[in-house]
This record gives sequence, structure tokens and C-alpha cells, in this order.
Amino acid sequence: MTMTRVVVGAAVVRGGRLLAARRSAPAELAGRWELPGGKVEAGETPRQALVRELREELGVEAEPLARVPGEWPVGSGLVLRVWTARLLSGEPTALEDHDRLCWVTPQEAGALDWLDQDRPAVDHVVRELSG
Ligand SMILES: Nc1nc2c([nH]c(=O)n2[C@H]2C[C@H](O)[C@@H](COP(=O)(O)OP(=O)(O)OP(=O)(O)O)O2)c(=O)[nH]1
Repeated sequence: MTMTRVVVGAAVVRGGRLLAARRSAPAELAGRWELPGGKVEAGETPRQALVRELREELGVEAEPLARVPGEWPVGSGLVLRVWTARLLSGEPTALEDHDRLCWVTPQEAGALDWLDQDRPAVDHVVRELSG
């Protein structure tokens, strides 16, 4: 039986801007922008995974808000699901997996080199921010 594993991505929004993270590894993804997050571990809900990943990767406490409709294959049995999220405490710092973080306006978000599979979710969030 083939199991699909969920990767959670967080569209963290603050003051009308979206938090974008630039991957530092692996080599084939390094330099592209993504939503912070990672794989859901056994026994976790996706929302719990999202809270854990933001704590580990960015050093912040955050709260998932709404699921962005849809899911996107990421390859090798992984599927990306995205939630909007807000910061509860802390200032995001690139602790692992990323070498740059940026709070982008909707216009700037459109111009970033996102991982292809992130683009639909980013477009959705950008539309909400713009509207
Ligand atoms: N974190 C994250 N990963 C994404 C996004 N879009 C996307 O295609 N991916 C891919 C890249 C990776 O192949 C996979 C997630 O892997 P990861 O390395 O971030 O997961 P993880 O933090 O749980 O790391 P690990 O335990 O496997 O070391 O999903 C995204 O927006 N955020």
C-alpha cells in the first residue's frame, strides 16, 4: 500500500505581508522560496505539525488559522497542504532549512521564485491580502 505523507506549509501573515522563506537545502531546491513548514510526523495532526515546524525552523509560537483550499503533489509520495497562520510570539529567525526570510507585500510575492508547487497557495493568499 502506498502512503501519501502530508507536508504542511504555513502562510504566516502580518500587517498585510506574507512571510517567505528561502531554502538552503537540498541543492535542487536551494535558492527557491517556500512557505515554512515540513512533514507531518506520526501521531501528529497537520496543525500540530505546523506549530512544531514553525517553532523549530523559525523560533516562534504561531497559531494556524484557515486551510487554503487544495493540495499539491510535491513528489515522492508527498502532498503539500497549506494553512494561513499568525504569530503569537517571537520574531522569525532562519534557524534551520532557510538562509533568508522576508515579509513580502502581495506585489513582491508575485515576483519571487517560489517552488512551483507553492505557487497556487501563495496566489490564493496574495489575492486575499490584496482584496
Ligand atoms: N517545508 C516546505 N516544504 C515544501 C514546500 N513546498 C514543497 O514542495 N516542499 C517540499 C520540499 C521537501 O521535499 C518537502 C518537505 O521537506 P522538509 O525538509 O521541509 O521537511 P522536514 O522539515 O520535515 O524535514 P525532514 O524531517 O525530512 O528533515 O516538501 C513548502 O512550502 N514548505
